[in-house]
Amino acid sequence: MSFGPTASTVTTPQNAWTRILGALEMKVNRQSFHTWLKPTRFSHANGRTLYVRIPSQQFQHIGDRYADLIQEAIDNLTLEVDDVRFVTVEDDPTTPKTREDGGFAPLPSHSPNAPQNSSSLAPGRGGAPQAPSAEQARFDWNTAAQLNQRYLFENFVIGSGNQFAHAAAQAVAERPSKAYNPLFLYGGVGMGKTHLMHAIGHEVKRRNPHASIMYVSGEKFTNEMINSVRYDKMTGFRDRYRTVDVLLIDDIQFISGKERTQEEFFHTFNALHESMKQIVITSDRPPKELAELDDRLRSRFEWGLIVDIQPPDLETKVAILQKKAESERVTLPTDVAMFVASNVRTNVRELEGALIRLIAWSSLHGVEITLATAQQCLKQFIDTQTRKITIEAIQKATAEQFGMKISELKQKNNSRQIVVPRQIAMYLAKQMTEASLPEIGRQFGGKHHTTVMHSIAKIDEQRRTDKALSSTINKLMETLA
Ligand SMILES: Nc1ncnc2c1ncn2[C@@H]1O[C@H](COP(=O)(O)OP(=O)(O)OP(=O)(O)O)[C@@H](O)[C@H]1O
Repeated sequence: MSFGPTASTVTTPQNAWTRILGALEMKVNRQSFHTWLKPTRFSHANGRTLYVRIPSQQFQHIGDRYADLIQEAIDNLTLEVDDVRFVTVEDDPTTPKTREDGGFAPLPSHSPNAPQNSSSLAPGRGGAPQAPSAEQARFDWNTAAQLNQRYLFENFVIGSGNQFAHAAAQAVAERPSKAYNPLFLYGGVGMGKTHLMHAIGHEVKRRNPHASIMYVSGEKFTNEMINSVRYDKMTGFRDRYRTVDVLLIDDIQFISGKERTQEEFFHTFNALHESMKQIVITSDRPPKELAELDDRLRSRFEWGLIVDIQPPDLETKVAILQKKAESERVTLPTDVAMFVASNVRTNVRELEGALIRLIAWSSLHGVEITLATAQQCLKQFIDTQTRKITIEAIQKATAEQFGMKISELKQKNNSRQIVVPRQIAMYLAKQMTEASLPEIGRQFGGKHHTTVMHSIAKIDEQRRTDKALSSTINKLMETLA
């Protein structure tokens, strides 16, 4: 089908998107283009609707954000395109999803459990989403290994809370079914369980390209089983699950309380274990706390190794942010990373959310990522989830750290033992509270705002080169966060 007006400018759907991207590149600032638009790929066309693959749900907003520019490009290039829709790898019917189809999804996806939807340049014009075709239904039916390309061991930051889980995952990936079988990873929301699980799949595949890996959530396993029972397809279901080399089953807690699913999983587990195939399981709780789990399954989960993942400490959070920023090809200054890490205290997914927001914000406004932009952009985000850090709390923590009285921080004493802690406390007050410079000055015994500014600049400069100072500041931030 031609997407262009005349034979001399025949445009295939694929190069229609390439041409639109080319036009956008001229209009959008470089960082935004590289962050948001370049990673997109043409997927398929349906009539005059282009479907464009995006790496993750976080890219959905580009449909809105660049709607006018995309429309302008379509008009200028006189393309016969009515609508552009953005789909993630999970929603894209062209994604190879079965082992037979080639296994892995070609583009990264943020969350394998992300809600399924697509965003459209012209939501009204494209019509309601179409019912899945027989072909698509077949794909859904055959869902097998779908590994997020970003969830690799090398992208996983090791910290005290996850190092054991990481080591166990690596051992399993290096010696499937010989190290720990099953490997049972558990921990809170967004702690990296799925990431480690996918990393095992990638690593096994890297070492043995013929290995068949299947990743499935407890929910999907349940749904597939229900459908198999309903349509009398249990033989196919069993064949599919019992012939893999590595079964990665995420969020197993979903099957607790579901008798028939547990029964089926019990037999799947036995069949795989007996044939020396590796099973990796994740859960939000350890087996003994899965109240409605069949005892037979619980005891099998305990055959191998059960490891928990604890929330990351401040340093790990900073390292995660820097790694994520690096993969987005964005420079994240250390003070900004510290600010985000010490203020976003929930889970790593939230941390990533804050970073993506920051990157989007800076590219949208065409400004650099600095502490000031981070404070402005993440204000609402942070306010809703953190308790307020006060200057008094900062003074108390700093005084304790340096073994001095709080009142000394406010005195007119310019000895080095007092000046340095005071400057650090002022610096923290600027970073961790919303107090203005005059307000900070007032709370430190009536210092002029230019003195405060000078102190902050000095610490900011020194902590880049002085490791001991930097570690003291990190420690204080951690105490306060
Ligand atoms: N140590 C880490 N290093 C790098 N990225 C991490 C780390 N821990 C978590 N993440 C990232 O945080 C996000 C959430 O992680 P993941 O989906 O693996 O969490 P989860 O424990 O499976 O959560 P849930 O129980 O909600 O499914 C992912 O993007 C993952 O890459």
